[in-house]
Amino acid sequence: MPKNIEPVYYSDYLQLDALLDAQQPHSKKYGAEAHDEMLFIIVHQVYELWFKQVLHELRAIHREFHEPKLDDKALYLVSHRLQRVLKIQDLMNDQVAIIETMTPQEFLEFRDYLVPASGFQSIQFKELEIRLGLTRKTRIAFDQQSFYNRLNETDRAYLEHLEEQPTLFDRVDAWLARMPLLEWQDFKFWEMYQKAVNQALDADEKIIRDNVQDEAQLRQELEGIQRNRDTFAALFASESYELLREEGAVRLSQQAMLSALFITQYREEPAFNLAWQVINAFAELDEKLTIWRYKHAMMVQRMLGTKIGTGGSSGHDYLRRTTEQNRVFKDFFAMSTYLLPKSALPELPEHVRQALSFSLEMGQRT
Ligand code: HEM
Ligand SMILES: N[C@@H](CC(=O)c1ccccc1NC=O)C(=O)O
Repeated sequence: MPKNIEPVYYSDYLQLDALLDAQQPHSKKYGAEAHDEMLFIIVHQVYELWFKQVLHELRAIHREFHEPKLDDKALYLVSHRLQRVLKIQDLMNDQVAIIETMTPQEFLEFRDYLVPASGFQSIQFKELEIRLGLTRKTRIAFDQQSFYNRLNETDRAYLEHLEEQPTLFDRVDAWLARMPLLEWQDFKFWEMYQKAVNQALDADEKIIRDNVQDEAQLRQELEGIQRNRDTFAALFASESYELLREEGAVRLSQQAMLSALFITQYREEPAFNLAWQVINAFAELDEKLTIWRYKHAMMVQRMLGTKIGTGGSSGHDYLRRTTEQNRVFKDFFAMSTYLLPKSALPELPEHVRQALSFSLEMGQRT
């Protein structure tokens, strides 16, 4: 790193003149300044700064996933950066409580001056959604067009261009799908797993048959087992899996789902540790974003009741629905459907176990 030759002054370095001159309450232009508008502006600005940092991390992660191969060093960096994003999300979620110190009545003192602006026009938030993998198809109906109609030309063009690029979801799917150890010499993970699933379900069925006396209850419980068998069967049969995908029940490709499952079931194998952490971090990211949506929606209900939003949506009702629909990594949650307890899992064949293990102390594969 070259040495700096000029002395640096705190406020110049941080450009505080620009930053601290950027809070201009609109209520002041129309008469008496509404006291709480300052808080409203600052809270939004802080969010936008954190969005900027999160995007900075996600763009870097995106670039790593773009590489044809992701080695352990790159995977470590991805995991490390995702951990930072998760911490920022915690802060963003806690910060909702600060805007909630403003009462609905205090908000109404300046709300009319905001029309027709709204969070729909937060380009950074929309970039975050799009970059992660929210598509027009997966958004809730109102949002497919709506927020685009409220943007200026430049912003709309920017987001539309972004929508055409591969998303983080696409890249994660491709990374998982190309996982080499899913099939290793004569070993095929899905054959082994399918056998274990059938054994587990047979054992469940036996317990039911041996213990349930009542005819109606027996029939009901056996139907439950059959439903589980069907769910699992879809995982192993390409055609049924594709049907699930078309219905929108799953989004990950079959190969990616199987890899994610393999990694999750055997995450203590050294070669899988980092990959599992990355999968888990994406699930957490999705969960924390959903929590933010929910907290924001609750706060909006408190502020507005059933009033429509300045951006033209139904307000609270629209925002509540985004918590269910606008999810990106939901498959990592749905994957739990297919999990078996450790005790029901077979030992991996020796040559596969060896391929997955390495020892720091020995400096070589064990
Ligand atoms: C008094 C406080 C707030 C109220 C009453 C409020 C209300 C709303 C409403 C009603 C919408 C739906 C769009 C519309 O029809 O207007 C919305 C969207 C949004 N708001 Fe807020 N909001 C508040 C604070 C915040 C804060 C502090 C942020 C932080 C950046 C934020 C970010 C967003 C975003 C990103 C959206 C778009 C969400 C999506 O499309 O899924 N809002 N807000
Ligand atoms: N949509 C809100 C207004 C609002 O919250 C807002 C207005 C301008 C800039 C940012 C906003 N914050 C988030 O939606 C409302 O309907 O009251």
